[in-house]
Amino acid sequence: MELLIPTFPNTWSLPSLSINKVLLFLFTAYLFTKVLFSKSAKGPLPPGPRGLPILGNIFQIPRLQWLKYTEWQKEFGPIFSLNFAGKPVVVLNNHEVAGELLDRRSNIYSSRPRFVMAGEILAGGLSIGFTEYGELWKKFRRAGHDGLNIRTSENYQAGQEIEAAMLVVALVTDPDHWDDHLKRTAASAVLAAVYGWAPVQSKDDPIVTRINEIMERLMLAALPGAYMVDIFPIMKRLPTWIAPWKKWGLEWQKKDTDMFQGFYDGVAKTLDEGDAKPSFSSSLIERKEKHGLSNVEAAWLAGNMFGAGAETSAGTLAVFLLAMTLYPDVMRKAQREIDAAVGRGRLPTFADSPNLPYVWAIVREVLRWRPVGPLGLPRCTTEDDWYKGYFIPKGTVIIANMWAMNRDPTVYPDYEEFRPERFLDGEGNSVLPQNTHGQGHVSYGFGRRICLGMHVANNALFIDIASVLWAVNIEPELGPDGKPALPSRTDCIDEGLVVRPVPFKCRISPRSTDTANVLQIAKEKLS
Ligand code: HEM
Repeated sequence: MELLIPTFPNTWSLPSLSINKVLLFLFTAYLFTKVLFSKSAKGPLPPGPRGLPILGNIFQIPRLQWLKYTEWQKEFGPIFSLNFAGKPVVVLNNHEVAGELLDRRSNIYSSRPRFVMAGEILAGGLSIGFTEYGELWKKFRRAGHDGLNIRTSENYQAGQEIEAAMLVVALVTDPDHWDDHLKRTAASAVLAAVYGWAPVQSKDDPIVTRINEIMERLMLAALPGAYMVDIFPIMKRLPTWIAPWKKWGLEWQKKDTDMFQGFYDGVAKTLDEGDAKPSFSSSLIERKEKHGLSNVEAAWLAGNMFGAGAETSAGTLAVFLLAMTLYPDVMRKAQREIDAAVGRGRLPTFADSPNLPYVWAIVREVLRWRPVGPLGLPRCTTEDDWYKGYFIPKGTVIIANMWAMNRDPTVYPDYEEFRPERFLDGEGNSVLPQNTHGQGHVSYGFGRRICLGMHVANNALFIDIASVLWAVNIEPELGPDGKPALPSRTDCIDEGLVVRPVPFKCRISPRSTDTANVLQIAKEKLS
Protein backbone atom coordinates (compact mmCIF):
# COMPACT_ATOMS: atom_id res chain seq x y z
CA MET A 1 0.00 0.00 0.00
CA GLU A 2 1.36 3.41 -0.95
CA LEU A 3 1.76 5.71 2.02
CA LEU A 4 1.36 9.42 2.03
CA ILE A 5 2.76 10.28 5.41
CA PRO A 6 6.22 9.23 6.56
CA THR A 7 8.19 9.12 3.33
CA PHE A 8 10.75 11.95 3.71
CA PRO A 9 11.44 11.75 0.00
CA ASN A 10 13.27 14.96 -0.67
CA THR A 11 17.01 14.99 -1.13
CA TRP A 12 17.16 18.62 -0.04
CA SER A 13 15.95 17.55 3.36
CA LEU A 14 18.23 14.53 3.77
CA PRO A 15 21.60 15.48 2.36
CA SER A 16 23.70 12.58 3.70
CA LEU A 17 23.40 9.28 5.53
CA SER A 18 25.04 10.51 8.74
CA ILE A 19 22.71 13.49 8.95
CA ASN A 20 19.96 11.02 8.22
CA LYS A 21 20.84 9.01 11.32
CA VAL A 22 21.10 12.11 13.50
CA LEU A 23 17.73 13.31 12.32
CA LEU A 24 16.16 9.92 12.88
CA PHE A 25 17.51 9.96 16.43
CA LEU A 26 16.21 13.49 17.00
CA PHE A 27 12.86 12.56 15.54
CA THR A 28 12.49 9.55 17.84
CA ALA A 29 13.62 11.58 20.85
CA TYR A 30 11.12 14.28 19.94
CA LEU A 31 8.27 11.82 19.72
CA PHE A 32 9.10 10.25 23.09
CA THR A 33 9.33 13.68 24.71
CA LYS A 34 6.05 14.66 23.18
CA VAL A 35 4.30 11.59 24.46
CA LEU A 36 5.89 11.72 27.94
CA PHE A 37 5.39 15.40 28.52
CA SER A 38 2.20 16.05 26.64
CA LYS A 39 -0.39 17.87 28.73
CA SER A 40 -2.96 15.45 30.05
CA ALA A 41 -6.13 15.68 27.96
CA LYS A 42 -9.16 17.33 29.52
CA GLY A 43 -11.48 14.71 28.11
CA PRO A 44 -11.78 11.94 25.51
CA LEU A 45 -11.04 12.68 21.88
CA PRO A 46 -13.63 11.35 19.43
CA PRO A 47 -13.21 7.59 18.85
CA GLY A 48 -10.93 6.34 16.11
CA PRO A 49 -8.95 3.40 14.76
CA ARG A 50 -6.29 1.93 17.02
CA GLY A 51 -2.76 2.76 15.83
CA LEU A 52 0.85 1.91 16.71
CA PRO A 53 2.41 3.15 19.95
CA ILE A 54 3.85 6.65 19.42
CA LEU A 55 3.47 6.68 15.62
CA GLY A 56 -0.29 6.30 15.88
CA ASN A 57 -2.18 5.84 12.60
CA ILE A 58 0.35 7.23 10.16
CA PHE A 59 0.99 3.87 8.47
CA GLN A 60 -2.73 3.26 7.99
CA ILE A 61 -3.28 6.23 5.69
CA PRO A 62 -3.30 5.28 1.98
CA ARG A 63 -2.87 7.73 -0.87
CA LEU A 64 -6.59 8.07 -1.65
CA GLN A 65 -7.18 9.01 1.99
CA TRP A 66 -10.81 10.07 1.62
CA LEU A 67 -11.88 6.52 0.72
CA LYS A 68 -10.31 5.16 3.91
CA TYR A 69 -11.89 7.96 5.99
CA THR A 70 -15.27 7.19 4.45
CA GLU A 71 -14.84 3.52 5.46
CA TRP A 72 -13.80 4.49 8.99
CA GLN A 73 -16.82 6.75 9.25
CA LYS A 74 -19.05 3.66 9.02
CA GLU A 75 -17.22 2.18 12.00
CA PHE A 76 -16.59 5.26 14.17
CA GLY A 77 -19.34 7.69 13.18
CA PRO A 78 -19.52 11.21 11.73
CA ILE A 79 -16.64 12.54 13.84
CA PHE A 80 -13.57 10.43 14.55
CA SER A 81 -9.98 11.08 15.52
CA LEU A 82 -6.58 9.91 14.38
CA ASN A 83 -3.13 10.22 15.85
CA PHE A 84 -0.39 11.35 13.47
CA ALA A 85 2.70 10.67 15.60
CA GLY A 86 1.37 12.59 18.57
CA LYS A 87 -0.57 15.19 16.56
CA PRO A 88 -4.33 14.88 17.06
CA VAL A 89 -6.35 14.91 13.85
CA VAL A 90 -10.14 15.03 13.79
CA VAL A 91 -12.08 14.02 10.68
CA LEU A 92 -15.60 15.41 10.10
CA ASN A 93 -17.85 13.33 7.88
CA ASN A 94 -21.36 14.74 7.74
CA HIS A 95 -23.14 18.04 7.14
CA GLU A 96 -24.38 18.34 10.71
CA VAL A 97 -21.00 18.13 12.42
CA ALA A 98 -19.16 20.19 9.76
CA GLY A 99 -21.92 22.82 9.87
CA GLU A 100 -21.70 23.04 13.65
CA LEU A 101 -17.90 23.20 13.92
CA LEU A 102 -16.65 24.80 10.68
CA ASP A 103 -19.58 27.15 10.00
CA ARG A 104 -21.12 28.03 13.37
CA ARG A 105 -17.93 27.84 15.48
CA SER A 106 -15.73 29.28 12.76
CA ASN A 107 -14.08 31.68 15.22
CA ILE A 108 -11.97 28.74 16.44
CA TYR A 109 -11.93 26.43 13.40
CA SER A 110 -10.61 28.81 10.74
CA SER A 111 -6.84 28.53 10.99
CA ARG A 112 -4.54 26.29 8.97
CA PRO A 113 -1.86 23.98 10.33
CA ARG A 114 1.63 25.46 10.17
CA PHE A 115 3.35 24.78 6.83
CA VAL A 116 6.93 25.91 7.47
CA MET A 117 8.56 25.01 4.15
CA ALA A 118 5.60 25.74 1.87
CA GLY A 119 3.85 28.62 3.60
CA GLU A 120 6.68 30.36 5.42
CA ILE A 121 9.84 29.74 3.38
CA LEU A 122 8.65 29.27 -0.22
CA ALA A 123 5.72 31.72 -0.01
CA GLY A 124 7.23 34.03 2.60
CA GLY A 125 4.02 33.86 4.67
CA LEU A 126 2.08 35.50 1.83
CA SER A 127 0.01 32.63 0.42
CA ILE A 128 -3.60 33.14 1.56
CA GLY A 129 -4.42 29.42 1.49
CA PHE A 130 -1.64 28.62 3.98
CA THR A 131 -1.92 31.74 6.15
CA GLU A 132 -2.84 31.20 9.79
CA TYR A 133 -6.03 32.84 11.07
CA GLY A 134 -4.95 36.34 12.06
CA GLU A 135 -4.70 39.96 10.95
CA LEU A 136 -2.89 39.35 7.65
CA TRP A 137 -5.34 36.63 6.64
CA LYS A 138 -8.29 38.92 7.50
CA LYS A 139 -6.85 41.67 5.27
CA PHE A 140 -6.30 39.17 2.45
CA ARG A 141 -9.80 37.84 2.84
CA ARG A 142 -11.50 41.26 2.84
CA ALA A 143 -9.59 42.32 -0.24
CA GLY A 144 -10.30 38.97 -1.91
CA HIS A 145 -13.99 39.21 -1.14
CA ASP A 146 -14.16 42.74 -2.56
CA GLY A 147 -12.83 41.59 -5.92
CA LEU A 148 -14.52 38.19 -6.19
CA ASN A 149 -17.92 38.40 -4.49
CA ILE A 150 -21.14 37.45 -6.26
CA ARG A 151 -21.63 40.98 -7.61
CA THR A 152 -18.06 41.85 -8.65
CA SER A 153 -17.60 38.44 -10.26
CA GLU A 154 -20.11 39.62 -12.90
CA ASN A 155 -17.34 41.94 -14.16
CA TYR A 156 -15.51 38.90 -15.51
CA GLN A 157 -18.45 37.40 -17.40
CA ALA A 158 -17.65 39.05 -20.75
CA GLY A 159 -14.19 37.45 -20.68
CA GLN A 160 -15.69 34.11 -19.64
CA GLU A 161 -18.05 34.16 -22.65
CA ILE A 162 -15.08 34.71 -24.98
CA GLU A 163 -13.23 31.83 -23.32
CA ALA A 164 -16.26 29.56 -23.78
CA ALA A 165 -16.37 30.41 -27.51
CA MET A 166 -12.66 29.63 -27.81
CA LEU A 167 -13.26 26.30 -26.07
CA VAL A 168 -16.02 25.44 -28.57
CA VAL A 169 -13.73 26.21 -31.53
CA ALA A 170 -10.94 24.11 -30.02
CA LEU A 171 -13.21 21.12 -29.27
CA VAL A 172 -14.75 21.15 -32.74
CA THR A 173 -11.46 21.51 -34.61
CA ASP A 174 -9.25 19.30 -32.43
CA PRO A 175 -11.52 17.05 -30.31
CA ASP A 176 -8.89 14.45 -29.39
CA HIS A 177 -6.91 16.90 -27.23
CA TRP A 178 -9.93 17.92 -25.16
CA ASP A 179 -8.02 17.83 -21.88
CA ASP A 180 -5.44 20.33 -23.17
CA HIS A 181 -8.27 22.63 -24.23
CA LEU A 182 -9.91 22.42 -20.81
CA LYS A 183 -6.61 23.27 -19.11
CA ARG A 184 -5.97 26.17 -21.44
CA THR A 185 -9.40 27.65 -21.06
CA ALA A 186 -9.42 27.34 -17.25
CA ALA A 187 -5.98 28.96 -16.94
CA SER A 188 -6.82 31.68 -19.42
CA ALA A 189 -10.17 32.54 -17.78
CA VAL A 190 -8.57 32.85 -14.34
CA LEU A 191 -5.71 35.00 -15.69
CA ALA A 192 -8.25 37.25 -17.44
CA ALA A 193 -10.22 37.62 -14.18
CA VAL A 194 -7.10 38.20 -12.06
CA TYR A 195 -5.05 40.44 -14.39
CA GLY A 196 -7.43 41.42 -17.20
CA TRP A 197 -5.11 39.79 -19.75
CA ALA A 198 -6.07 38.75 -23.28
CA PRO A 199 -6.69 34.97 -23.64
CA VAL A 200 -3.59 32.75 -23.57
CA GLN A 201 -3.29 30.58 -26.65
CA SER A 202 -1.94 27.33 -25.22
CA LYS A 203 -1.98 25.37 -21.99
CA ASP A 204 1.83 25.39 -22.37
CA ASP A 205 2.02 29.18 -22.40
CA PRO A 206 5.28 29.98 -20.51
CA ILE A 207 3.49 32.07 -17.88
CA VAL A 208 0.88 29.37 -17.23
CA THR A 209 3.66 26.77 -16.93
CA ARG A 210 5.64 28.98 -14.58
CA ILE A 211 2.69 29.64 -12.25
CA ASN A 212 1.69 25.97 -12.30
CA GLU A 213 5.24 25.11 -11.24
CA ILE A 214 4.95 27.45 -8.26
CA MET A 215 1.75 25.75 -7.14
CA GLU A 216 3.25 22.31 -7.63
CA ARG A 217 6.30 23.30 -5.58
CA LEU A 218 4.08 24.62 -2.79
CA MET A 219 1.80 21.58 -2.75
CA LEU A 220 4.68 19.09 -2.79
CA ALA A 221 6.40 21.00 0.01
CA ALA A 222 3.17 20.94 2.02
CA LEU A 223 2.89 17.11 1.92
CA PRO A 224 3.39 15.68 5.39
CA GLY A 225 6.97 14.44 5.75
CA ALA A 226 8.32 16.22 2.66
CA TYR A 227 10.63 18.46 4.74
CA MET A 228 12.14 17.87 8.18
CA VAL A 229 11.68 21.53 9.04
CA ASP A 230 7.95 20.89 9.27
CA ILE A 231 8.59 18.34 12.03
CA PHE A 232 11.30 20.45 13.74
CA PRO A 233 10.32 24.07 13.03
CA ILE A 234 13.43 25.19 14.92
CA MET A 235 15.43 24.09 11.85
CA LYS A 236 14.04 27.17 10.12
CA ARG A 237 16.67 29.15 12.02
CA LEU A 238 19.59 27.19 10.50
CA PRO A 239 21.89 29.32 8.35
CA THR A 240 21.56 28.65 4.65
CA TRP A 241 25.13 27.31 4.32
CA ILE A 242 24.19 24.20 6.32
CA ALA A 243 20.56 24.09 5.17
CA PRO A 244 20.59 23.90 1.34
CA TRP A 245 16.82 23.30 1.28
CA LYS A 246 16.34 26.68 2.97
CA LYS A 247 18.63 28.42 0.47
CA TRP A 248 16.69 26.83 -2.38
CA GLY A 249 13.35 27.81 -0.83
CA LEU A 250 14.37 31.41 -0.27
CA GLU A 251 15.73 31.71 -3.81
CA TRP A 252 12.39 30.58 -5.20
CA GLN A 253 10.54 32.90 -2.85
CA LYS A 254 12.49 35.81 -4.33
CA LYS A 255 11.97 34.72 -7.95
CA ASP A 256 8.24 34.11 -7.44
CA THR A 257 7.79 37.40 -5.61
CA ASP A 258 9.54 39.26 -8.46
CA MET A 259 7.26 37.60 -10.98
CA PHE A 260 3.99 38.30 -9.12
CA GLN A 261 5.16 41.85 -8.45
CA GLY A 262 5.89 42.30 -12.17
CA PHE A 263 2.35 41.16 -13.13
CA TYR A 264 0.80 43.43 -10.53
CA ASP A 265 2.90 46.45 -11.52
CA GLY A 266 1.91 45.80 -15.14
CA VAL A 267 -1.78 46.17 -14.20
CA ALA A 268 -1.00 49.37 -12.23
CA LYS A 269 0.69 50.75 -15.35
CA THR A 270 -2.29 50.00 -17.61
CA LEU A 271 -4.56 51.60 -15.00
CA ASP A 272 -2.40 54.75 -15.04
CA GLU A 273 -2.63 54.79 -18.82
CA GLY A 274 -6.43 54.46 -18.57
CA ASP A 275 -6.22 51.21 -20.50
CA ALA A 276 -7.02 48.51 -17.89
CA LYS A 277 -9.81 45.96 -18.20
CA PRO A 278 -11.74 45.23 -14.98
CA SER A 279 -9.80 42.61 -13.06
CA PHE A 280 -9.17 41.40 -9.54
CA SER A 281 -5.76 43.16 -9.53
CA SER A 282 -7.20 46.44 -10.77
CA SER A 283 -9.76 46.32 -7.94
CA LEU A 284 -6.91 45.70 -5.46
CA ILE A 285 -4.99 48.69 -6.78
CA GLU A 286 -8.01 50.99 -6.81
CA ARG A 287 -8.94 50.11 -3.19
CA LYS A 288 -5.38 49.96 -1.92
CA GLU A 289 -5.95 52.38 0.95
CA LYS A 290 -9.08 50.56 2.12
CA HIS A 291 -7.46 47.11 2.13
CA GLY A 292 -4.23 48.21 3.79
CA LEU A 293 -2.17 45.59 1.92
CA SER A 294 1.43 46.34 0.98
CA ASN A 295 2.35 46.03 -2.70
CA VAL A 296 4.05 42.70 -2.21
CA GLU A 297 1.11 41.30 -0.20
CA ALA A 298 -1.36 42.39 -2.89
CA ALA A 299 0.88 40.94 -5.61
CA TRP A 300 0.98 37.51 -3.87
CA LEU A 301 -2.77 37.58 -3.22
CA ALA A 302 -3.42 38.06 -6.93
CA GLY A 303 -0.81 35.48 -7.94
CA ASN A 304 -2.31 32.90 -5.60
CA MET A 305 -5.72 33.22 -7.22
CA PHE A 306 -4.37 31.64 -10.36
CA GLY A 307 -2.95 28.71 -8.42
CA ALA A 308 -6.19 28.20 -6.50
CA GLY A 309 -8.48 28.56 -9.50
CA ALA A 310 -6.95 27.14 -12.69
CA GLU A 311 -6.36 23.44 -12.04
CA THR A 312 -9.45 23.12 -9.83
CA SER A 313 -11.64 24.49 -12.65
CA ALA A 314 -9.94 22.38 -15.34
CA GLY A 315 -10.32 19.21 -13.23
CA THR A 316 -14.01 19.96 -12.68
CA LEU A 317 -14.55 20.39 -16.43
CA ALA A 318 -12.90 16.98 -16.97
CA VAL A 319 -15.44 15.50 -14.51
CA PHE A 320 -18.20 17.13 -16.59
CA LEU A 321 -16.96 15.41 -19.78
CA LEU A 322 -16.77 12.09 -17.92
CA ALA A 323 -20.35 12.50 -16.68
CA MET A 324 -21.64 13.33 -20.18
CA THR A 325 -19.87 10.29 -21.61
CA LEU A 326 -21.55 8.06 -19.03
CA TYR A 327 -24.98 9.75 -18.86
CA PRO A 328 -26.25 10.49 -22.40
CA ASP A 329 -29.80 11.15 -21.17
CA VAL A 330 -28.58 14.02 -18.99
CA MET A 331 -26.70 15.49 -21.95
CA ARG A 332 -29.74 15.32 -24.23
CA LYS A 333 -32.04 16.82 -21.63
CA ALA A 334 -29.65 19.76 -21.15
CA GLN A 335 -29.36 20.21 -24.93
CA ARG A 336 -33.16 20.37 -25.23
CA GLU A 337 -33.24 23.06 -22.53
CA ILE A 338 -30.47 25.04 -24.23
CA ASP A 339 -32.04 24.81 -27.69
CA ALA A 340 -35.40 26.02 -26.33
CA ALA A 341 -33.85 28.97 -24.48
CA VAL A 342 -31.08 29.98 -26.88
CA GLY A 343 -31.98 28.61 -30.32
CA ARG A 344 -29.41 27.46 -32.86
CA GLY A 345 -28.33 30.87 -34.15
CA ARG A 346 -26.01 32.00 -31.37
CA LEU A 347 -23.99 30.76 -28.41
CA PRO A 348 -25.51 30.89 -24.89
CA THR A 349 -24.70 33.97 -22.81
CA PHE A 350 -25.08 34.88 -19.14
CA ALA A 351 -28.35 36.60 -20.03
CA ASP A 352 -29.75 33.07 -20.65
CA SER A 353 -28.86 31.98 -17.12
CA PRO A 354 -32.41 32.23 -15.61
CA ASN A 355 -33.74 30.05 -18.42
CA LEU A 356 -31.17 27.29 -17.96
CA PRO A 357 -31.91 25.76 -14.53
CA TYR A 358 -30.96 22.26 -15.70
CA VAL A 359 -27.52 23.49 -16.80
CA TRP A 360 -27.06 25.04 -13.35
CA ALA A 361 -28.13 21.73 -11.80
CA ILE A 362 -25.42 20.01 -13.88
CA VAL A 363 -22.83 22.48 -12.50
CA ARG A 364 -23.87 21.55 -8.94
CA GLU A 365 -23.97 17.83 -9.66
CA VAL A 366 -20.50 17.83 -11.28
CA LEU A 367 -19.08 19.45 -8.15
CA ARG A 368 -20.97 17.07 -5.84
CA TRP A 369 -20.35 13.82 -7.71
CA ARG A 370 -16.56 13.98 -8.04
CA PRO A 371 -15.18 16.91 -6.00
CA VAL A 372 -11.66 17.75 -7.20
CA GLY A 373 -10.63 18.44 -3.61
CA PRO A 374 -12.31 15.61 -1.68
CA LEU A 375 -10.75 16.71 1.62
CA GLY A 376 -10.42 20.45 0.90
CA LEU A 377 -7.58 22.13 2.78
CA PRO A 378 -6.90 21.16 6.41
CA ARG A 379 -7.89 23.44 9.27
CA CYS A 380 -6.41 23.85 12.72
CA THR A 381 -8.19 24.82 15.96
CA THR A 382 -7.06 27.95 17.78
CA GLU A 383 -8.74 27.12 21.15
CA ASP A 384 -9.76 24.04 23.13
CA ASP A 385 -13.31 22.96 22.30
CA TRP A 386 -15.95 20.39 23.27
CA TYR A 387 -18.41 18.66 20.95
CA LYS A 388 -21.03 16.16 22.18
CA GLY A 389 -18.84 15.14 25.12
CA TYR A 390 -15.64 14.88 23.08
CA PHE A 391 -12.65 17.11 23.75
CA ILE A 392 -10.90 18.76 20.77
CA PRO A 393 -7.67 20.39 21.98
CA LYS A 394 -6.25 23.63 20.61
CA GLY A 395 -3.89 22.87 17.72
CA THR A 396 -5.90 19.84 16.47
CA VAL A 397 -5.77 19.36 12.70
CA ILE A 398 -9.31 19.25 11.29
CA ILE A 399 -10.07 17.43 8.05
CA ALA A 400 -13.45 17.93 6.38
CA ASN A 401 -14.30 14.77 4.47
CA MET A 402 -16.31 16.44 1.70
CA TRP A 403 -16.29 13.24 -0.30
CA ALA A 404 -18.35 11.52 2.41
CA MET A 405 -20.62 14.55 2.90
CA ASN A 406 -21.40 14.81 -0.83
CA ARG A 407 -22.33 11.12 -0.76
CA ASP A 408 -24.35 11.02 2.44
CA PRO A 409 -27.25 8.67 1.56
CA THR A 410 -29.61 10.49 3.93
CA VAL A 411 -29.10 13.69 1.92
CA TYR A 412 -28.44 12.26 -1.54
CA PRO A 413 -30.21 8.91 -2.03
CA ASP A 414 -28.59 7.17 -5.06
CA TYR A 415 -25.50 9.33 -4.43
CA GLU A 416 -23.34 7.30 -6.84
CA GLU A 417 -25.55 8.30 -9.79
CA PHE A 418 -25.02 11.54 -11.73
CA ARG A 419 -28.53 12.97 -11.43
CA PRO A 420 -28.87 16.79 -11.71
CA GLU A 421 -32.63 16.45 -11.12
CA ARG A 422 -31.89 16.05 -7.41
CA PHE A 423 -31.38 19.84 -7.29
CA LEU A 424 -34.68 20.81 -8.96
CA ASP A 425 -38.36 20.65 -8.07
CA GLY A 426 -41.14 20.10 -10.63
CA GLU A 427 -41.20 23.82 -11.58
CA GLY A 428 -37.46 24.04 -12.18
CA ASN A 429 -36.73 25.80 -8.87
CA SER A 430 -33.54 24.95 -7.01
CA VAL A 431 -33.76 22.44 -4.16
CA LEU A 432 -30.66 22.69 -2.01
CA PRO A 433 -29.87 20.54 1.05
CA GLN A 434 -29.26 22.26 4.40
CA ASN A 435 -25.74 23.20 5.46
CA THR A 436 -24.52 23.47 1.86
CA HIS A 437 -24.11 27.26 1.73
CA GLY A 438 -26.65 27.62 -1.08
CA GLN A 439 -24.54 25.40 -3.38
CA GLY A 440 -26.15 21.96 -3.01
CA HIS A 441 -22.75 20.41 -2.14
CA VAL A 442 -19.82 21.26 0.13
CA SER A 443 -17.03 21.13 -2.46
CA TYR A 444 -16.11 24.78 -1.93
CA GLY A 445 -15.47 24.27 1.80
CA PHE A 446 -16.94 25.97 4.85
CA GLY A 447 -17.31 29.00 7.06
CA ARG A 448 -14.88 31.89 7.00
CA ARG A 449 -12.44 30.05 4.74
CA ILE A 450 -14.92 28.92 2.11
CA CYS A 451 -13.45 29.19 -1.42
CA LEU A 452 -12.98 32.84 -2.31
CA GLY A 453 -13.35 32.18 -6.02
CA MET A 454 -16.56 30.13 -5.91
CA HIS A 455 -18.72 32.68 -7.80
CA VAL A 456 -16.10 33.12 -10.51
CA ALA A 457 -15.72 29.33 -10.70
CA ASN A 458 -19.50 28.71 -10.87
CA ASN A 459 -19.90 31.29 -13.64
CA ALA A 460 -17.05 29.83 -15.68
CA LEU A 461 -18.45 26.31 -15.30
CA PHE A 462 -21.94 27.45 -16.24
CA ILE A 463 -20.96 29.24 -19.45
CA ASP A 464 -18.46 26.54 -20.50
CA ILE A 465 -20.97 23.73 -19.95
CA ALA A 466 -23.84 25.59 -21.66
CA SER A 467 -21.65 26.48 -24.67
CA VAL A 468 -20.12 23.02 -25.05
CA LEU A 469 -23.51 21.29 -24.88
CA TRP A 470 -24.95 23.80 -27.33
CA ALA A 471 -22.16 22.94 -29.78
CA VAL A 472 -21.19 19.29 -29.50
CA ASN A 473 -22.17 15.77 -28.50
CA ILE A 474 -19.92 13.90 -26.10
CA GLU A 475 -20.04 10.13 -26.45
CA PRO A 476 -17.98 7.08 -25.50
CA GLU A 477 -15.33 5.83 -27.89
CA LEU A 478 -16.25 2.71 -29.83
CA GLY A 479 -14.31 -0.41 -28.87
CA PRO A 480 -12.87 -2.93 -31.39
CA ASP A 481 -16.24 -4.74 -31.33
CA GLY A 482 -18.00 -1.55 -32.42
CA LYS A 483 -19.73 -1.19 -29.05
CA PRO A 484 -19.32 1.87 -26.76
CA ALA A 485 -16.21 1.49 -24.56
CA LEU A 486 -17.23 3.27 -21.37
CA PRO A 487 -14.49 4.99 -19.34
CA SER A 488 -14.06 4.09 -15.68
CA ARG A 489 -16.56 5.79 -13.41
CA THR A 490 -14.22 5.76 -10.44
CA ASP A 491 -10.51 5.70 -11.36
CA CYS A 492 -8.82 8.93 -10.43
CA ILE A 493 -5.39 10.53 -10.08
CA ASP A 494 -4.39 12.54 -7.06
CA GLU A 495 -2.19 15.31 -8.47
CA GLY A 496 -1.68 17.00 -5.10
CA LEU A 497 -3.64 20.16 -5.79
CA VAL A 498 -6.53 18.35 -7.47
CA VAL A 499 -7.95 14.88 -7.87
CA ARG A 500 -9.16 14.30 -11.43
CA PRO A 501 -10.44 11.36 -13.48
CA VAL A 502 -7.72 9.19 -15.05
CA PRO A 503 -7.20 10.22 -18.70
CA PHE A 504 -9.99 8.75 -20.82
CA LYS A 505 -11.10 8.86 -24.42
CA CYS A 506 -14.41 10.18 -25.69
CA ARG A 507 -15.85 11.21 -29.05
CA ILE A 508 -16.66 14.88 -29.39
CA SER A 509 -18.54 15.84 -32.55
CA PRO A 510 -20.64 18.80 -33.70
CA ARG A 511 -24.36 18.31 -33.08
CA SER A 512 -26.97 17.77 -35.85
CA THR A 513 -26.79 19.16 -39.36
CA ASP A 514 -27.23 22.85 -38.59
CA THR A 515 -24.06 22.75 -36.56
CA ALA A 516 -22.08 23.20 -39.73
CA ASN A 517 -22.61 26.74 -38.50
CA VAL A 518 -21.23 26.05 -35.03
CA LEU A 519 -17.71 27.05 -35.91
CA GLN A 520 -18.80 30.11 -37.77
CA ILE A 521 -21.03 31.28 -34.91
CA ALA A 522 -18.31 30.67 -32.32
CA LYS A 523 -15.72 32.43 -34.46
CA GLU A 524 -18.03 35.40 -34.97
CA LYS A 525 -18.16 35.78 -31.20
CA LEU A 526 -14.37 35.97 -31.19
CA SER A 527 -13.97 38.50 -33.99
C1 HEM B 1 -14.20 24.36 -9.29
C2 HEM B 1 -13.29 25.19 -8.84
C3 HEM B 1 -12.88 25.34 -7.40
C4 HEM B 1 -13.03 24.49 -6.33
C5 HEM B 1 -13.69 23.12 -6.30
C6 HEM B 1 -12.43 25.15 -5.17
C7 HEM B 1 -12.40 24.61 -3.89
C8 HEM B 1 -11.80 25.22 -2.79
C9 HEM B 1 -11.73 24.66 -1.46
C10 HEM B 1 -12.31 23.29 -1.04
C11 HEM B 1 -11.07 25.52 -0.67
C12 HEM B 1 -10.75 25.35 0.84
C13 HEM B 1 -11.91 25.91 1.64
C14 HEM B 1 -11.88 25.62 3.13
O1 HEM B 1 -10.83 25.62 3.78
O2 HEM B 1 -12.99 25.40 3.68
C15 HEM B 1 -10.71 26.65 -1.50
C16 HEM B 1 -10.02 27.74 -1.05
C17 HEM B 1 -9.67 28.81 -1.84
N1 HEM B 1 -10.05 29.02 -3.16
FE1 HEM B 1 -11.09 27.76 -4.32
N2 HEM B 1 -11.95 26.36 -5.57
C18 HEM B 1 -12.21 26.53 -6.91
C19 HEM B 1 -11.92 27.63 -7.69
C20 HEM B 1 -11.32 28.79 -7.23
C21 HEM B 1 -11.10 29.98 -8.02
C22 HEM B 1 -11.53 30.16 -9.48
C23 HEM B 1 -10.42 30.87 -7.21
C24 HEM B 1 -9.95 32.27 -7.51
C25 HEM B 1 -10.26 32.99 -8.55
C26 HEM B 1 -10.27 30.24 -5.91
C27 HEM B 1 -9.65 30.81 -4.81
C28 HEM B 1 -9.52 30.22 -3.56
C29 HEM B 1 -8.76 30.80 -2.47
C30 HEM B 1 -8.00 32.12 -2.50
C31 HEM B 1 -8.86 29.92 -1.38
C32 HEM B 1 -8.21 30.06 0.01
C33 HEM B 1 -9.19 30.71 0.96
C34 HEM B 1 -8.64 30.87 2.37
O3 HEM B 1 -7.78 30.08 2.80
O4 HEM B 1 -9.11 31.79 3.06
N3 HEM B 1 -10.82 28.98 -5.95
N4 HEM B 1 -11.19 26.45 -2.78
